[in-house]
Amino acid sequence: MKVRILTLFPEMFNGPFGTSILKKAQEKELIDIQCFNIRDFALNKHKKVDDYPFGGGAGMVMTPQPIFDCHHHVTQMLNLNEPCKTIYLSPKGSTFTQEKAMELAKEEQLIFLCGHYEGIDQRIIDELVTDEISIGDYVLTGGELPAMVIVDAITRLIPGVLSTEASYEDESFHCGLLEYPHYTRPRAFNGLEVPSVLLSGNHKDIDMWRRKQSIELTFERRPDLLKGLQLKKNEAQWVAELSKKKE
Ligand SMILES: c1cc(-c2cnc[nH]2)ccn1
Repeated sequence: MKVRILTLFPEMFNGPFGTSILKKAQEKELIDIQCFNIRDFALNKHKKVDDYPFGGGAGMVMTPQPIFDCHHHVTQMLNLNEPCKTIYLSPKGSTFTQEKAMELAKEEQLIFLCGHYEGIDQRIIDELVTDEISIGDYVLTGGELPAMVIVDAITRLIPGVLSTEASYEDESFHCGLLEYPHYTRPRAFNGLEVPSVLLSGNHKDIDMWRRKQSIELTFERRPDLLKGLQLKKNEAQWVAELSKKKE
């Protein structure tokens, strides 16, 4: 997968993309991430990339020309037959989910457009943006951190990125439930023991315990996720018992 990030602050990405799993994924050529500094495409003498909003109001708006030309440069280099999916990170966008991550992970290439200040000229959104995505109902200083979050969530889904053991199958939101609790050595820590079922070696019991933990955790914290799920008879019984307890 090719990821192209249009930003005023490419240096912000050095940490997350230069470390651990995302770094290894690039070294294994499972993903090719390149950042482009929108400011490099400003045609005015002072490389100004923002201006006062028409109609007045607080803050500055990113001007269209540098973004448009940066996007054009990137799409030319990608040399595609059809327009590239271009994601604008915005609190106004559709909320990012694991399902959306799985959908985006299938794309051959993605362009991320990171706004700053009060945002970007609407004509860029109307002409170039295919998807507006939010990572939550809060306002940040720009689209860079959301872009990192989304690239992280997508990259780990690319086959070969996670080691075979670290499958994402059991993860929160993958099977539609919140993930069960994890324990590792030592067996006793500060007098706190690991649940005995996990030491039993009985994988049928362990799987059952983990599934029950996931359902109980999801019932307590995200009952909305349970609504859309097909539960087995015994699992539906667990939920009924939890509901009774709650009454
Ligand atoms: C995506 C983008 C943003 C954001 C972009 N610029 C200011 N906030 C917030 C949440 N999710």
